[in-house]
Parts: sequence; C-alpha cells; structure tokens
Amino acid sequence: MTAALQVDGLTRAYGALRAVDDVTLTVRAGARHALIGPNGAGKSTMFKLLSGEIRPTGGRIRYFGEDITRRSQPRRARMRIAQTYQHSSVFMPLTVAENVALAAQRVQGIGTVWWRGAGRYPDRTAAAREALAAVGLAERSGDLVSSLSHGERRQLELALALAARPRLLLLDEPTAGMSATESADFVELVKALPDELTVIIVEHDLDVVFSLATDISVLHHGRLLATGAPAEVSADPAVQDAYLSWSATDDDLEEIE
Ligand SMILES: Nc1ncnc2c1ncn2[C@@H]1O[C@H](COP(=O)(O)OP(=O)(O)OP(=O)(O)O)[C@@H](O)[C@H]1O
Repeated sequence: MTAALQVDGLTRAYGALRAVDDVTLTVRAGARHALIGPNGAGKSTMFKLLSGEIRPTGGRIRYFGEDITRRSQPRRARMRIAQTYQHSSVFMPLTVAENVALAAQRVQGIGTVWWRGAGRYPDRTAAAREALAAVGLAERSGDLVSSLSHGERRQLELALALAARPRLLLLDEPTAGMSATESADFVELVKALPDELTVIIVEHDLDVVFSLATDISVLHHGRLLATGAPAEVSADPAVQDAYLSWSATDDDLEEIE
C-alpha cells in the first residue's frame, strides 16, 4: 500500500488543552478518507495541521514519504496539496473562468500578473478548463460568479482547488449550507475525480460521509477513536458510544429550544 500521508503522534496543544492529541494514522493513496467526530473533537485543528495553516506541537507528517511537518502552507501547495475553505474564496466580480484561471496561476507563483491574459499561459488555461469540466461548470465559464447558486459556488471552490492539479485534496466541510440534492450531486463529483487523487474530507453530514468515504477516521476529544473501512468503523462500540452521547446532547438542546 502506498501512503499518501503518514501521520505519527501528531499533537497540537493550546495551553493545557490538546486539540489534537497523539494521533497516528495512514491515509492510503487514492483514498476518499473522511475525518469525523463530535463537535470540538479536533477535526478543524487536524485539517489545519495537514494543510500547513498551523504547526503541530508534537509529532510528524509525511507526504508520499517526505517529511512535511515544518513545511509552510504555500510550500505544501507547490507540492500539490490543495484545499477548499469553509468560507468562500471566490471573487464575485469575476467570471467563473477568470476565477479558475487565477487559482491555476496563483499556485504556480505568478500571482498578480494574471491580467496579462490567459493566452500567455496555455498550460494554466488547460488546467483551468479541465477543472471546470470536472465539476460540471464548463457551460458557465463566461458567467459572473454572482449569478451562480450556492451549490454551484461550492462546485467552483472545488474547481479552484483542482486547477492546481493536486495529488492530495483537502475538503473542509464542502457540503455546508447545501440542499440535499446539491449534496448528493457534490458526492457524485468527488466520486468521479481521478482514482490517483487522494481526498481527505472533514464533514459533518454522515450521509455524505458514508456514501463517499473509502476510509473513515473518528476523532474524539482530540484522540483517534477508530480508523478503517466504513463498515468496521461504524460497528466499533467506542464510535457508537461517542456518537450516541453526542446525539443525546443535541436532542436535549433541541428540546430546550
Ligand atoms: N486557536 C485555538 N485556541 C484555543 N483552543 C482552540 C483553538 N482552536 C481550537 N481549539 C479548541 O480545540 C478543540 C478542538 O477544536 P476543533 O475546532 O479542532 O474541533 P472540531 O472537531 O473541528 O469542532 P466542530 O465540529 O465544532 O467544528 C476545541 O475544544 C476548541 O475549543
């Protein structure tokens, strides 16, 4: 098995609180690997550690065998680790195609010279076109982003990440705010991405997780509770306990409201 990521003893402490606590796990190359867990379990912190947004206070991350623990986020981006964000990162006054071309150019370090015209960068134009086709937005290339629906904007966010031709794609709650139909369509898009692309997804919607994931890791109080195939993980009594106590709390809250 080739490991896209090997995480060893990864820890991020904030004072006495260990938001991520001694997590060791492997993400197989080509996996659709979901990170789940109750609120406050450490998912966002784990995501930021993998993207390079924050540094661990302990442990190590290897990416296809290479130690990237101390590598910055831009450096990881150049190593073809791409991500989507919870908040929107699209430019509303630009067209769909302009947004993706900008993303394709930015990752290759030519930043602000994008207005010189996409024709000067045929490679990036091709990457942008492929990314739009992959998310089903090719027909909307010339439209302003402001004319897209919420679901289409999330598809565009995915295209921005794909324009970097990633080897590892990190998706941060990509279906947040989507309707059930939009979520189902999004799952199909992610399933259709190339097999060699490794995808890590932090997601609250368990329907999305179970229809998409080939592997699931469950965090609870910063620790890794279980990791493996969806059937194994969902049958794990420790996981069931963590989720039962979580849903009980949620139900109680709903009753009070
Ligand atoms: N910058 C920070 N400073 C202090 N504590 C933090 C910081 N970031 C996260 N934490 C704490 O770390 C724990 C894990 O938080 P994290 O956001 O990673 O959880 P999560 O699983 O993503 O939660 P949610 O599902 O609610 O988004 C929480 O107790 C949180 O309050």
